[in-house]
Amino acid sequence: MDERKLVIWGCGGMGREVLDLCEQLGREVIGFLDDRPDMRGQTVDGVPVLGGLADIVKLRGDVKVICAGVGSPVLKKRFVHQTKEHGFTLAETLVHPSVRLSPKNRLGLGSVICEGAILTIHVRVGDFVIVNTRATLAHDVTVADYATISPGVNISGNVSIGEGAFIGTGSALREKITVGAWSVIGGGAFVKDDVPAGVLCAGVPAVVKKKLL
Ligand SMILES: CC(=O)SCCNC(=O)CCNC(=O)[C@H](O)C(C)(C)COP(=O)(O)OP(=O)(O)OC[C@H]1O[C@@H](n2cnc3c(N)ncnc32)[C@H](O)[C@@H]1OP(=O)(O)O
Repeated sequence: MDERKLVIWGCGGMGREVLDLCEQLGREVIGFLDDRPDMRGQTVDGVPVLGGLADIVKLRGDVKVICAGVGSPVLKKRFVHQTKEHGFTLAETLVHPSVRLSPKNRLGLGSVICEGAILTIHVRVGDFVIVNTRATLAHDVTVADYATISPGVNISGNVSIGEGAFIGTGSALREKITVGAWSVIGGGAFVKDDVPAGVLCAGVPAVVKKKLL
């Protein structure tokens, strides 16, 4: 296995949790990436903020880049684009040791599966997805690229989550529904019907609150 050192895009709460995950996996993280000039040179949880990719071009062959260090699907996509543009290597998917992975499941590239997540069978997770702590993905769930599944979300069987969708903390999704691309599900929602692309949907039962795109 390629055990190259890692850098993490984003040094906020999610980035720091991903750092902790890397440490639990025995992987060395040599820095955070953050474009904000005021962050460069700071230390976060004992790890330096290196600046943007342009500041670490000398390390291009030596490190792999984690783009799922932020919860925002839009930011994740931007970081992936920048990482490829600068010729850096993307990190593989990181799975917390507590997570049992059935060989019947498929995981893409560059995703993060956090502590206590449950993925049952025939679950397909795309690239640069976050499955946060204690989220449950039941049989035949599909999660497309860049989606973020927040802590404690329960996704029932045969649900399809579109690209870049953000599923808010503690929400529950009924079986066989589809959440459209780049939609947001508010925290605590119960989603019983299909959600179109590019909307905010919230409440119990969840209803469309506004268009986002
Ligand atoms: C480890 C970690 O910390 S991971 C972080 C996980 N974080 C989350 O899951 C955050 C979830 N966030 C939310 O639920 C937020 O409320 C958001 C993102 C949906 C708010 O989005 P915004 O675009 O700011 O929505 P806004 O505040 O304009 O609300 C629009 C409408 O939706 C309603 N609404 C917003 N969120 C919710 C919600 N969770 N439940 C019910 N209604 C909601 C508002 O009351 C408002 O209703 P109205 O038009 O009838 O007055």
